[in-house]
Amino acid sequence: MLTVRDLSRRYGSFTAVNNASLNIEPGQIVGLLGHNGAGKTTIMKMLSGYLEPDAGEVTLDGINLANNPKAFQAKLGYLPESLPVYPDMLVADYLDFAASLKGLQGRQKNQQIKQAISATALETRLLSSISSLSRGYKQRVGVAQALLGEPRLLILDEPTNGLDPQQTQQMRHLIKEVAKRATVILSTHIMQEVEALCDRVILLSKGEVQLDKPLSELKNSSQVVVCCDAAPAQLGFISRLNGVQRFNLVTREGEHYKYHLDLTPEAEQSLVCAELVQKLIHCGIRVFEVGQLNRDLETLFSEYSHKESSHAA
Ligand SMILES: Nc1ncnc2c1ncn2[C@@H]1O[C@H](COP(=O)(O)OP(=O)(O)OP(=O)(O)O)[C@@H](O)[C@H]1O
Repeated sequence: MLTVRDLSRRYGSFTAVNNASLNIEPGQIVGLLGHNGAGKTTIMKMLSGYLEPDAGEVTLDGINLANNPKAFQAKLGYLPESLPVYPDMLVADYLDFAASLKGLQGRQKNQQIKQAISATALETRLLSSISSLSRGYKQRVGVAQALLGEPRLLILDEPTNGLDPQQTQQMRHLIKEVAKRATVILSTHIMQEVEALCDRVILLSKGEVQLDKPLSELKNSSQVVVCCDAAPAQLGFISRLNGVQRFNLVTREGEHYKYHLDLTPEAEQSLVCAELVQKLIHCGIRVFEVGQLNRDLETLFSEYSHKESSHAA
């Protein structure tokens, strides 16, 4: 279990992360999302002990990062945003070095290195220097070193960055495997990645946690779409229906008026739809479509971003 309490970090007078708190259970894959500069990398660096917070506390399975960094980092795998920095080293030597840094020795060390090589399919590049590798292979080396020591917490800063579609699939499969025994936090800008991998989504904005929800809940829209042949002036009764917060006309094509209804959090969507249809028909209005509004993640995030900028204005 990872517990983060009131984590903050400033660069000079600029606050990059402000009072971030979260609890993450083992086995969860958590997507850390946000615009460029939202604070994702800063948070990940603090969670991995590479950057000291100005305030706040991080514990993993009860081990406090500030009080016991060695024990904490022994349980951690971290793929930083920038890739391994030892360009002249051979891949095999680099992994051996990284395993020693994690305190692995003897047979256990060899076994861990073998497992990491096999998980990231690096067998054919072991005797290549890191500088000669393609971006995708460098990324695999970064992931391989993160896997050493069977981490309880794996932090991956944009793990599929630079990978081709096949490697991306392999990486996603690998992350799911690791999550069977560890907590995984990954940052990404790719919404398909979130859909394919994450159980939970944390959206950062200007260094603050803006949203923290299970993906299923996030996608479970509390909006209804209705298309009928009535203009807004005829539909005043909709906003008085139980469970409806507001409704907006979104498009009109001829006699097809399309509306979105925002429901209250406790509203039962099917009951609202049933009452709505009954009322519309009772008023002699023709109904072309009624149902849940399905939005993809891209749309959801642009909506949240829009909310952010309208709050800021
Ligand atoms: N070393 C630093 N000195 C000063 N400002 C910094 C430093 N590192 C990051 N920042 C600033 O802190 C903010 C958060 O940066 P961070 O790299 O954490 O964002 P991010 O969400 O990871 O962005 P991206 O998606 O572009 O990688 C940005 O405004 C950035 O310019």
